Amino acid sequence: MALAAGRAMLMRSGVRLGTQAAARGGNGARRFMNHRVVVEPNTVPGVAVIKFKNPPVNSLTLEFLTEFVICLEKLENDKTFRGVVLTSDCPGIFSAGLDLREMCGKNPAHYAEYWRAVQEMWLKVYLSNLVLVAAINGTSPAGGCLIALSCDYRVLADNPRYRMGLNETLLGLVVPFWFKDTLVNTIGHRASERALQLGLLFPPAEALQLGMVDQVVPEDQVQSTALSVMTQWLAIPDHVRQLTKNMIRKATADHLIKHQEADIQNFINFISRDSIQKSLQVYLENLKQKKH
Ligand SMILES: CC/C=C\C/C=C\CCC/C=C/CC(=O)SCCNC(=O)CCNC(=O)[C@H](O)C(C)(C)COP(=O)(O)OP(=O)(O)OC[C@H]1O[C@@H](n2cnc3c(N)ncnc32)[C@H](O)[C@@H]1OP(=O)(O)O
Repeated sequence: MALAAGRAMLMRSGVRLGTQAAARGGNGARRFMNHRVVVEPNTVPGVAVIKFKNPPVNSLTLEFLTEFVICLEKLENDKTFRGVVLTSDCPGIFSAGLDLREMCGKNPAHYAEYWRAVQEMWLKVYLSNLVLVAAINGTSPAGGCLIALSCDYRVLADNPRYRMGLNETLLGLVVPFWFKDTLVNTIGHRASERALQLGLLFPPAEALQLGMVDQVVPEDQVQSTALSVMTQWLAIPDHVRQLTKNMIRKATADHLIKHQEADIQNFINFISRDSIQKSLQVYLENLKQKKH
């Protein structure tokens, strides 16, 4: 169902599924390539590595979200895969979060389509039957952080330039309740109150101390650590682990599922306000200015 919706979304946004290519890597492994998401089976049996490849900053465009959901769905349906490592192909950036241009200067129909895609991506990641380990090899604000928080385990590169957190208030935005729930479930209520209101972005040592990530390791060991953690998780039989995960996460996901249409309407109303549009434009302009 989500796959069909995703395909329709891709068609609407002009992305041709026929451009997906399959090739053999050096180790003979099959390697699926989309435009923006690369899926590589790994040396660890049953484990794939998804690399975000939406340069320059892996922002979560509609096309990216659609490809990502389709990739995860394919892996879930392929019984040879039990676990996935999520990482980035863009140096120094895991994901810059939601694509600000998708939320700026567009019409309500576009905002509705975009927000549904963000919701569907989160539900797919948060409730995945697969073991998901985030190998966070770069900065990951807002929506990028949400993806990592929705995985089962997080390994972050020990680079003081990398920051992680939900910084929505710094953009003049209110964090959606399900982003907030995901953070609260990870770092607790009090730490979330402070982090969310101040829009804090944490360097690795602080992210580890807060429990926002599970491990901080040297940058060149992020993926190998994620793969060895995966081995530990895969030692548990899938059905008991999946039932346990579902038991823990279901209430949080159901909260959004129950209010999905209202959440879309709230998003449209909020993002369409002149004041919010101005804030986003100023924020984008500031990103440009900092280069000069
Ligand atoms: C009542 C309320 C009800 C409902 C609430 C509803 C909705 C509100 C909530 C919406 C939720 C939003 C969550 C989000 O994810 S918002 C996005 C947050 N992301 C950020 O703040 C990151 C911004 N980017 C950066 O800080 C830096 O770019 C970064 C550190 C990632 C990388 O820095 P670097 O110096 O390497 O690159 P830049 O030169 O800055 O960027 C390169 C180009 O990429 C563009 N860019 C960057 N980030 C984004 C983005 N998120 N979306 C789109 N484009 C982005 C940047 O402008 C540069 O473009 P050019 O100048 O080259 O054209």
